[in-house]
Formats: sequence, structure tokens, C-alpha cells
Amino acid sequence: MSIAAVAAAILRRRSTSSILPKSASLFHTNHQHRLLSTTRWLQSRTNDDGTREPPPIRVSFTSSAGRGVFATKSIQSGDLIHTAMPIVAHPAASLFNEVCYYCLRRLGAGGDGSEKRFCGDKCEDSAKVFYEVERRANWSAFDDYCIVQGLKYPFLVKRLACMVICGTMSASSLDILQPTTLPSNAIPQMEEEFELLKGAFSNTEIEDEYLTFLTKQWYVDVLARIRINAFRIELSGGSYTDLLNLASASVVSEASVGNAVYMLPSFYNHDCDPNAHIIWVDSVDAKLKALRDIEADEELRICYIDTSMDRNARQRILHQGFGFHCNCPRCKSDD
Ligand SMILES: C[S@@+](CC[C@H](N)C(=O)[O-])C[C@H]1O[C@@H](n2cnc3c(N)ncnc32)[C@H](O)[C@@H]1O
Repeated sequence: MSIAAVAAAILRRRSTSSILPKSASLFHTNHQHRLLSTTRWLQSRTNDDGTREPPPIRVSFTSSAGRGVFATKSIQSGDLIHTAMPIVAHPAASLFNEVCYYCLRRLGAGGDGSEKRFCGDKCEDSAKVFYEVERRANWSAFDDYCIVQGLKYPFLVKRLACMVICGTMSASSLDILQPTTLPSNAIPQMEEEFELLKGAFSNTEIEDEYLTFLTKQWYVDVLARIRINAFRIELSGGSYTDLLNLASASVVSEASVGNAVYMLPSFYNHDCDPNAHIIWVDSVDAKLKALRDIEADEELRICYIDTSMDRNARQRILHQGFGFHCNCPRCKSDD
């Protein structure tokens, strides 16, 4: 699948099932913004001479791991393959007031004592419409429940719901991503989360027509996709040395500033000896970089976990966290 085809699939889904608010001014959307927010995921590369070109990748089927990302031409070790902006992102619960609501950059001291949620005007402008929707609702019961239960992904669903209500995102925007198989004992808890999410919008004067997408099925379907496609965001800042460790979507690291779901990065399969990695420098915008020389048509794979563990530990964590038995060459060779 070419990148353009992925974009077209997203646009097709949007045009058939997106909710287009009609009246209330807060929920007015503008088509240009919607299209921009789709194409912004597919960022081109800027060369040293300032010229731009599409990223050297395509999404195609692999022989044993579903869809994957392949190089369309040779890529050199250390090259930036492409950048990616999130579909949806949310700060870690412990950092709600310490990182930017939109880009997850650390916020500086407020100075005037006022509550600061954005690192600057650009982020505030980008998030304004869904931030307003979020502010109308009463999140205390939902937030408390998630914090007490140690849940992080429902916050991404909360953010996505606000984006759908105001029209900046389609309710089906994650449908193209692979879902995980949910254990049946996970469903009752999700139903409880859903009731709290829906309850947050009561007394908000948001008209019912904007909330029709908000069903239990939608909640469960979205969470099933977020569970295997969300990345923990760990910002490297200026002092970043161990690129490979920070490239993993680690399930144990303490350094996360939040979580996010991306489009193209979600198609990268895992390898315990990866040839590419995903990093974050100072914000939620991701960089995909080559870890070694890559030939045209070679599959690009990143690492989802800490690869210093032995084979059994890696297999166990990948199965528990992502629901698959790793078939990478390193695992096959029993290393
Ligand atoms: C984030 S998705 C990657 C894209 C996915 N292949 C697709 O078609 O959308 C993760 C899923 O890809 C598959 N996968 C990724 N790496 C794999 C590996 N090393 N061995 C087997 N399956 C893998 C598993 O089904 C896993 O749950």
C-alpha cells in the first residue's frame, strides 16, 4: 500500500462516517482544517538543500506479520526516514499540569500564578476547539477512576471523543489500525469506563447529535486499537545518549510524559534487532531514524521493548503486552 493509498483510505472513511456539526458555533468545523489534519500525518522529508520529497517508504503486506513498512530506496544509517505527528496524544496522569496539553513539552513556570496548559500560542490554537469541548465536561469521576486503576489509555479515548465532537477528527479515524484481541474479562471494566466517559458529557449542553458516535462498541473498538498501537512518549531533550533504549515502546519505563497514537508508525512491525527506531526530542512529534544501512525493499522494523532481555522474557512481554509471538530472525535463532 502506498502512503497516498493509506491517506486515501483515511479520507474515504472520513467522508462516509464523520460527524459534521452544523449549528452551535463551538462545534463549527472547517473542512480545510480536517484535510490538513489528515495530510499532516504524512510528512515529507526536507533535504539539506531545503527541497522536500515524500518519505522513502511504502506500507505492504509481509509474509508473517500482517502489514509492515518497507523502504522504497536505500537509506543510510542515521538518516531521518520521516517524521510523524500524532492522531491523538495525551499527557501522563501525573503530569496534567506540567506538560503542554497538545505537544507534551514540559511547561515552564507560570510566573503570574495562572493555570498554564499550553507551551505557546501555536499549541493553544491547534487544540482550542477540542480543549473547549473538554472544559465543558465534568471529568472528575472519569479521571479519578482511571488514576486509581492506573489506566492510561482511556485518557486517549477521552481526548479522541472531544476531537470527534468538535469535528477535528472522525469517529472512525483509528479503524485502519490493527486491533488487539481483548480478553473477555476486560470488557466489564471498559463498560464502566465508558459509562463514566459518557456521564462526563451530561449537563454540558452538547446536543445529542454530536454524541451519537459515543457507544460502548465505539469505546471498546477504539481501545482495542490504542492498546497495541499507542506509544509511550519519552522526550530525549538535549542530553539524549541511549537512542536505542528510548526507541522502544517500553512497558516499564518511568520517564514517560504521555501517550500517543500515530498513523504510519503504527504499521512498523517489531524486531528484537531492529533496523530503525522511533524517537522524540522535545515534543510529541516523532522521528523515525535508520539504525543501519537499509536496502530498497527491505522491511523497516522498530523495537517495541527492551531488547537486552533474554529470548524467553522478550517473547513473554511481547505476548502479554501486544498479543503476538515474535518471529524475528533473532528470536528464531534462539538468541
Ligand atoms: C503495531 S502493529 C504493526 C502493524 C501490523 N502488522 C498491521 O498489520 O497493522 C503490531 C502487530 O503486528 C504484528 N507483529 C509486529 N511485529 C511482529 C513480529 N516480530 N512477529 C510477529 N508479528 C508481529 C502483531 O500482530 C502485532 O500485534
